[in-house]
Amino acid sequence: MSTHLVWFRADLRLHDNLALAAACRDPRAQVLALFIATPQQWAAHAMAPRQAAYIAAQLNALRQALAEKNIPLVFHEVADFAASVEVVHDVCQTHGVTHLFYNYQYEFNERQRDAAVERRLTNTVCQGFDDSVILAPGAVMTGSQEMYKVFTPYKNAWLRRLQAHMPECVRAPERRDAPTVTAGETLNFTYPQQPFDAMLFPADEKAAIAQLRHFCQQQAAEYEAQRDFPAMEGTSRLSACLAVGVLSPRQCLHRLLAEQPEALNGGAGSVWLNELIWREFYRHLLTYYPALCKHRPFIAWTDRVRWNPAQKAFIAWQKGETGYPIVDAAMRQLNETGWMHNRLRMIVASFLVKDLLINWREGERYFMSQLVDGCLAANNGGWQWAASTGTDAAPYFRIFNPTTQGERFDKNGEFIRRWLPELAAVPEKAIHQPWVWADKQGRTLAYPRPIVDHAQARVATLAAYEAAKKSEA
Ligand SMILES: Cc1cc2nc3c(=O)[nH]c(=O)nc-3n(C[C@H](O)[C@H](O)[C@H](O)COP(=O)(O)OP(=O)(O)OC[C@H]3O[C@@H](n4cnc5c(N)ncnc54)[C@H](O)[C@@H]3O)c2cc1C
Repeated sequence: MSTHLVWFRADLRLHDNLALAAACRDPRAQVLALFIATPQQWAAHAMAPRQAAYIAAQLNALRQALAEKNIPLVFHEVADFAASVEVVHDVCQTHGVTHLFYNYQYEFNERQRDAAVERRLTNTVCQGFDDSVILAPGAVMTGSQEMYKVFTPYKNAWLRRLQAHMPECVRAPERRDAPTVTAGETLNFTYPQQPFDAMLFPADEKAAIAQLRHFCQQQAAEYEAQRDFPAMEGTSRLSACLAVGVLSPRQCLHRLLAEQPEALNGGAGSVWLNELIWREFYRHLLTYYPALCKHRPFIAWTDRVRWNPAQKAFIAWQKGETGYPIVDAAMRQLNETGWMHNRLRMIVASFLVKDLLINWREGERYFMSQLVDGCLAANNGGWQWAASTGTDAAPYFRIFNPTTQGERFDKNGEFIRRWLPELAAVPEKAIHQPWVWADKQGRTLAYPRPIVDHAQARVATLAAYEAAKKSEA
């Protein structure tokens, strides 16, 4: 009899899980599941304690759901990836595993680990799947078989490819004809954990599917009009589910097309589809350019920018005490919930890099340490976009003005007031420059003055980037 082992990593779900479905295809096979926590590895990547708590919750829900299918989940905790290779080997030996099934992860260390596992398992057939993307890396290439470096042509090619090869979702496995499995005690790992808000991030697969359905039915058509305004609930808030694999992007695609059939033709819902394609773009890039995983910039000369080592300013940014209300409200949202609206991610990233001239890698790491949806590809892509070091990034001379960004995207200061109670007394029209108002009134505020003058910072940043660019010649 064959014994199939499904190694779960960032794919904590039953539905549309390619590795799980393949492992369960033969009804006679015995099926086991495995999850390995690697706290030391997670710490090296500054994984947020909120994300660790999210993974723990999803893992327990998955274990219960697997038990209902009579699939036992084996859990181990080891320090790092090197040790996890040995665990997989030992589990295969102990249980006489004939076939190992897993879904690919595209980050450099993860790929090295998987290659090591495949080398180590000489008596086990190993099969990997492109599960965390709609189209596999390598499926969307230029005519000369290169990875696209610019998003729009990539997107057009991606859509053409999708229409020619629409991937279907696979079903959750049937209950297996095997001894009854009980889920057992709650699993946990030693990594620090911080509670996440289950109202904001679906606590299990069922809740995630319900949230996806609700968004696609009720909100996707309005997404284009609402997505840039952080005071509105205009986006799906599914990023944490997608990051740890409680939902697959194929489920998102098919639910969107079921509710908004014109999304593929540029109609209602197409802007949301665009975001799913950005997600794929960054994942494909990471696979094609593994140096991105080592935080190398895409544009080499930007590595010569002389960054400001200012620790005080960096801490003020982290705490949301820069004196720029939109930046501070955003950072407090991040610190308190583990999530930040996309428009605000762009604003605070631009502020850190282009107003404070602090190395984008510091911001990238800080985001990872806080985000419940932290994901290397999207986070690195977002930071390199904002810092103008990435492929198809904002040009280096494009510098957001944090005051006018606030005025445009949080006109009445509704979002700012939600996160900065110390500005409660400031009238609506003054909310984006509270100190200008306070000085005129002869008042003091329990809120910092701007830590940097935007106009001066802009000039200094342009000079720093231009000096780096010139030194290339
Ligand atoms: C500096 C910076 C850092 C970021 N870090 C992360 C990160 O660590 N993890 C993460 O998932 N996203 C990251 N993003 C992308 C984006 O901000 C979030 O995906 C989005 O805000 C999540 O909210 P949502 O689920 O409501 O998104 P929606 O607007 O509903 O979008 C749907 C899904 O598409 C994907 N998506 C949306 N926008 C992007 C994008 N620009 N790039 C890649 N994928 C996208 C996400 O999976 C998201 O859940 C970052 C963006 C910036 C500018």
